[in-house]
Amino acid sequence: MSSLKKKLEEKILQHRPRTERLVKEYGDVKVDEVKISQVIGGMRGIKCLVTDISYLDPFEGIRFRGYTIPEVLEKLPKVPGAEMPYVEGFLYLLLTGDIPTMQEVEEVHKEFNARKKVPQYVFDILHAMPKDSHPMTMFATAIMSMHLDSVFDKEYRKGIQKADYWSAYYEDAMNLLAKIPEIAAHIYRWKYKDGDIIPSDPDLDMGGNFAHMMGIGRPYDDVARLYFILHSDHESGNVSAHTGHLVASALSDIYYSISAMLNGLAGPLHGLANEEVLRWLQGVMDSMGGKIPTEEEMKKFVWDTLESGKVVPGFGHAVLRKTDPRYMAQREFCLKHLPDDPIFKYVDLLFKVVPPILLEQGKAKNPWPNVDAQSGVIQWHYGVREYEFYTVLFGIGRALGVCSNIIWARGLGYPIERPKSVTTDMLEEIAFGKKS
Ligand SMILES: CC(=O)SCCNC(=O)CCNC(=O)[C@H](O)C(C)(C)COP(=O)(O)OP(=O)(O)OC[C@H]1O[C@@H](n2cnc3c(N)ncnc32)[C@H](O)[C@@H]1OP(=O)(O)O
Ligand SMILES: O=C([O-])CC(=O)C(=O)O
Repeated sequence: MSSLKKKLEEKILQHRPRTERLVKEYGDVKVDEVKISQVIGGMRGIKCLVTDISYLDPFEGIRFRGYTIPEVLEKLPKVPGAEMPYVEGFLYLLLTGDIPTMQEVEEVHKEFNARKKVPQYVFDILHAMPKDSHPMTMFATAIMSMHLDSVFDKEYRKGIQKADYWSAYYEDAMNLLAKIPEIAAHIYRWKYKDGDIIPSDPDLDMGGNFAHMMGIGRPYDDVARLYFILHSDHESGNVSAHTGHLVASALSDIYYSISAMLNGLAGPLHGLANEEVLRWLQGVMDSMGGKIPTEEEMKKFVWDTLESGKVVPGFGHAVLRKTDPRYMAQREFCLKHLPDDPIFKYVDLLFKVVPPILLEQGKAKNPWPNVDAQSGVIQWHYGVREYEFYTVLFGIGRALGVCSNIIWARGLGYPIERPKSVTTDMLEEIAFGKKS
């Protein structure tokens, strides 16, 4: 057993009595009340999920295992010669709650190397798809196809005990995470670079190897590390994390679950917003003939978008009530590495112009930018201008968090998810006693 898996087993066994005690001794204690507006309104704010991997405070933003983004970037072992930490070390933190030593990071790297060969059938499936398929369709399809090799599926058929499910999910998750950077880079080079595929380099870390397979030089390796870490997890209620959790709760294996979560991430109100931001900016730039608009001109574009019934992509949030710290982390990167990039200037202008307009319009509960407003500009700067691809990058990161959550959910024996629905008649009766 790898040292990561051993540590995880210890942590899961230590944690189980806490969960069991809460259910057995305190199962009837109320956590929340549910209002009609929440039943109809996307369950917003209802506390009905549990995870220890990350927590989202509306005003502070995300903490991973209790650490803020600056703390994570500072405390995790760094790749020699780079600014950013190892993604492998970050996964160790998500899974165990502990900051790994350099040796523990190297062991995760070795574990990934041993698992990273992508089966040929995955590439065959990708090559058989229409080349103009959206990269998210390709990515989700490639991942789902690997159900064929699921360890959990085989163990389940053999009659594995419930207490050991997590171990088979761990095997599948590590097999998947080791492969997805190559699958994603393959989709990129196949679709957009005439199929000129760059083979993986086993000496490089996950972020470095991804940059290498994308064919982009430094500091794109650090961009990849930062990007995967920032996008990994956002507590459990967001569409992708919740979908992954829900699907896995039926004991669908990691391949089905991650493919499903990617399908949720591919929606324009969720992960696809990063693609939408660049598409929208492109429209603004085209109509300005490439020149940076004045503040007044930008305001007009924003109002035109709102008046045409569309949302301003990259702004607003279901939980956050201030600027997303993931936005700020990427903004700092931009200020350091690409302060003069014309698209960064556009994004910066939007930061100034959009929140007061959304406040004036008075609909959005949060007028501030989210992670998606700032991520595309960095990709664009380093040459990844095919903005359809951006959500795939988000998906690699999100897979780290969702896999970690699913392994823990099986470790703690969470049951199949099945909330209750009611009819409109029933709600009316609860509200004002009307009988149909
Ligand atoms: C990684 C991520 O998923 S981060 C989010 C990425 N998505 C985007 O950036 C898309 C733009 N933003 C939005 O559509 C929303 O803010 C969401 C989907 C993120 C959150 O949705 P909600 O929790 O329902 O937001 P909220 O309660 O503030 O919505 C109230 C109203 O404001 C509108 N609103 C919210 N944000 C925006 C926005 N950026 N532009 C215009 N209108 C907005 C909503 O559409 C809604 O309008 P309606 O009453 O006519 O339906
Ligand atoms: O938390 C949310 O609802 C959306 C989001 O920012 C994410 O999933 O990263």
